[in-house]
Amino acid sequence: MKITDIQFGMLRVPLKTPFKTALRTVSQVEDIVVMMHTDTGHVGYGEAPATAVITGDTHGSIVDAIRHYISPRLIGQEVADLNRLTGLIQGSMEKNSSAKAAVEIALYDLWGQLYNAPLYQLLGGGDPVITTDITISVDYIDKMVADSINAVERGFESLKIKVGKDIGVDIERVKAIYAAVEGRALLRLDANQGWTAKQAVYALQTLEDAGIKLELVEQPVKARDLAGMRYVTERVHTPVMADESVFGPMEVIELIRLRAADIINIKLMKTGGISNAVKIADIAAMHGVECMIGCMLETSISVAAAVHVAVAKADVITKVDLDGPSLSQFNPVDGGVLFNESEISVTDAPGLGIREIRGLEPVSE
Ligand SMILES: C[C@H](N)C(=O)N[C@H](CCC(=O)O)C(=O)O
Ligand SMILES: [Mg+2]
Repeated sequence: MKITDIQFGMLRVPLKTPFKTALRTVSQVEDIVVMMHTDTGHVGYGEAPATAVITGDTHGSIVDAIRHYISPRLIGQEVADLNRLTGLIQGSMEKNSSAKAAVEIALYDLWGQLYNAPLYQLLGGGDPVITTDITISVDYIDKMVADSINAVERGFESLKIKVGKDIGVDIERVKAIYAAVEGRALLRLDANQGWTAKQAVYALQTLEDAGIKLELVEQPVKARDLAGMRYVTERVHTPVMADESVFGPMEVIELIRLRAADIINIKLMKTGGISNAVKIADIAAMHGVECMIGCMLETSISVAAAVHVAVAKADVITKVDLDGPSLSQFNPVDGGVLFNESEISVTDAPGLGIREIRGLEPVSE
């Protein structure tokens, strides 16, 4: 099975409610879809969102990186040479992690199709069902409480509460949500870099002193502030998770060496795809560090790839934040992974199992 062409589409899916974090507000998923064609007629699918505020990727940069740097290295290559090809993708240029991720996901999809096996089995197998949390956007307190109750009624047992705006209001947000859902859902906080280290310690100690038990706090301080991450980790009982601070395996090694966080959030759009995600999971497992697998605003194309990784690496990926499809108004994918609110299951279809993507728009030349 040889790669013959890589084509693009634009996929737009409105969200059920605007997605609001300390970094941005978005009302629809707007992602580049990659279709990797082969001489056997098989097609592999991948996807990349333009999360410029986190990865630096834009729609234009994703298409340009794939078209001019990644694709020329892959055309004519055998899918069976997976490890060599992921090396070519990762070595094609600096950064551009979302572009690399989209291409790697399509390549792994084909690799599964080549061996007629679902991707998770080729990655090591595992229990085919996982459970995700759902994100509660940062907003007025009443709205966040209503959204949290609604999520619990939909069956979500873990809520990822976005904070990182005003420290005083953030504390009130968490107190109000905790009071509304106590005993029915665990709370994870994600400040998306919005606090200083001292603010984070103040907020978390205030919540701890009030008897509020949090599952974890994600990226309390600026991505590059590893000293700040460590400062917070050393001073609070709540486990601290690194998200924007870690993209690839080298950053994970440094974070673990510095003991700057307790948990690592692996996202394919930061790692540049599946090969580095697996490496990070293995490094973390060797050090006894737990991981979450997360997503950006992605549909069930690239989230499916993350699900397969989560299933195969469940020994170390103990937490799941793959709620892109649950936040979206509809699923544009036919086939693939099954998303049923908090419950996600892989099927035994080869690769990612995607049969068709509806509503793809052309990407301009
Ligand atoms: C969608 C997911 N639950 C999530 O919250 N991801 C964010 C970043 C996503 C974005 O801004 O597109 C995160 O974990 O920081
Ligand atoms: Mg995060």
